[in-house]
Amino acid sequence: MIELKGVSKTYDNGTVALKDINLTIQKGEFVFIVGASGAGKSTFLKLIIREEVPNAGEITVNGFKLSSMKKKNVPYFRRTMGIVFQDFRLIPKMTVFDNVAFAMRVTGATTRQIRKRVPYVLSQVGLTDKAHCLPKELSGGEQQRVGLARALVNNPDLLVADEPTGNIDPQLSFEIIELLNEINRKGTTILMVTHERELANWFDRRTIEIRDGSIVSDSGRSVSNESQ
Ligand SMILES: Nc1ncnc2c1ncn2[C@@H]1O[C@H](COP(=O)(O)OP(=O)(O)OP(=O)(O)O)[C@@H](O)[C@H]1O
Repeated sequence: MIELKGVSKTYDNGTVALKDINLTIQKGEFVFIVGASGAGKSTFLKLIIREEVPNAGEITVNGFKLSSMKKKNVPYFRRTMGIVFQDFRLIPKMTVFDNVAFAMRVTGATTRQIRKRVPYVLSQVGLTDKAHCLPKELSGGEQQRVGLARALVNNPDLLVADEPTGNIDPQLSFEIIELLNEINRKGTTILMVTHERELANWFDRRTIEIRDGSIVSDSGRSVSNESQ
């Protein structure tokens, strides 16, 4: 489902964010990406959703070869996945309900389908009471859960989440991961960045640690870059 071969990313200002990453993630896996601030975690996710392009190497996601993908095809590619952004990216003038409904509308869903599905997904993330609020009327954690609901509403094969528990208290973080676990059990592949290593340890899932732009361990096993 996701394959990276010899992937490196250096930003225009010369910052080396990722170095020679080699990795395969199979359909149905639940993978935590951990590492310190600035290690390269968000860059890794941005390459996978093709928000950034690598300077070297090849990335394949959901059967799409990203290096040869034309810009105009990027929105179609993105519809194969649900994305939770670190900075939420909600539409300020739309209510919670409409922010989530919008993600369904762009795929051609009918009003009837939207009226059925959106309340269900909002209840899954505990936001039933906030459906008619605007994003600015919500706390950071609530906005984050709207982002999660929007990412889940189309039942994606792959969910990519950058710190979906970053602004949420520990109890709710736990519940969010329980929810992701349930979604994963139904077959969705999940790739989640977190700086909370304890969460990853507690849920005992594949955990990839990035340090200074390199993968240093994969589920506790250290990875030597020379042997990759
Ligand atoms: N657009 C950019 N231009 C230049 N440098 C960048 C850009 N985005 C990130 N970087 C740099 O690349 C490195 C990796 O950043 P990245 O955001 O991937 O780290 P991270 O592990 O996600 O950190 P955090 O946990 O703080 O979000 C950092 O040194 C960062 O300053």
